[in-house]
Amino acid sequence: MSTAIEATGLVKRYGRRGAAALDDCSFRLPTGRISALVGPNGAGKSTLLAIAAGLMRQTSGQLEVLGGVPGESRAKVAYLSQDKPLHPQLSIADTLRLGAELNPERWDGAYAAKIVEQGDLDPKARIRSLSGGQRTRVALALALGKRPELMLLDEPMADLDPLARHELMGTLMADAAEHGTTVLMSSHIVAELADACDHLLLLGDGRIRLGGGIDDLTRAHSLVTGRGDLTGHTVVESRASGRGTTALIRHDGPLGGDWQVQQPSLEELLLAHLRATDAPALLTPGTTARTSGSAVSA
Ligand SMILES: Nc1ncnc2c1ncn2[C@@H]1O[C@H](COP(=O)(O)OP(=O)(O)OP(=O)(O)O)[C@@H](O)[C@H]1O
Repeated sequence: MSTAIEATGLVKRYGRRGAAALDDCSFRLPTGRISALVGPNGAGKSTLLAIAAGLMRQTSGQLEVLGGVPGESRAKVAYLSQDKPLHPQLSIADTLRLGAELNPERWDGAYAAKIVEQGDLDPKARIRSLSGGQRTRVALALALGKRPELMLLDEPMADLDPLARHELMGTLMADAAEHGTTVLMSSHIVAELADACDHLLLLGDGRIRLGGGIDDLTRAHSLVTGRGDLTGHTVVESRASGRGTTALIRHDGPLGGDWQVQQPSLEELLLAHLRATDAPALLTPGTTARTSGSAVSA
């Protein structure tokens, strides 16, 4: 399977003495995945997306996007930043016309217009008169109208109402399924991610903590409740409960003792890893970066 994004030892510091916003990140995101980029506030998600979009350079390490340096394939990449910058003076129709002019080879005007129409927006309305959620819809119409191969979305749904979120996520997923678009999308809304995404990148303190297919990652963990010795297994998080101990583990061989075992949900997996900040990282096969020097350097 080909690679959409590959990071090798990626480091980003803001300022000479700043702490690392990204600290030795190495991972591979295969093409065609809809990947959730998750992590606590300040984990480095926006920084990673901005570097991948070619808007910021890393301090050291390598990042390859669609087989080249970030920014090289800008025509095939759509990036939606958290603040979704649009020209306030322009009308929606003018904004979409600008999208057509900036993307002459790829622009799908009918598709962009349909996304706007679904939000009952008047194409003549000026951007400055729109609500935050309505602006998000126009920004997503611009991004999707470009028919990108890779979408980098920084909390795209944060200010949408539940219906609009559901509808636009559906549009995004259908588009990705039909065209094989790769999506890397940051969000704090786990329910939204569980429905839409098939892949996960969990960042904590600038480091990759989990990477891989969501099914593979949940299958690699067990939520166990009971009594017994967990020595020899990787215990991500453990706490006393009414029935002994409840722990999220990665088991290595059979469990000794009396345990009830179940596969964790995505939410249980994420919450445990977010709380247990020093749990060992896990990248599933296919999502580890190549260690050879073939990645494109910064
Ligand atoms: N322009 C900047 N100058 C200095 N430090 C910055 C800058 N942008 C981000 N940082 C720092 O880099 C770290 C990572 O920030 P980033 O915005 O990438 O995190 P995030 O995971 O997107 O957070 P959130 O979930 O709150 O959006 C934080 O410690 C932040 O303070």
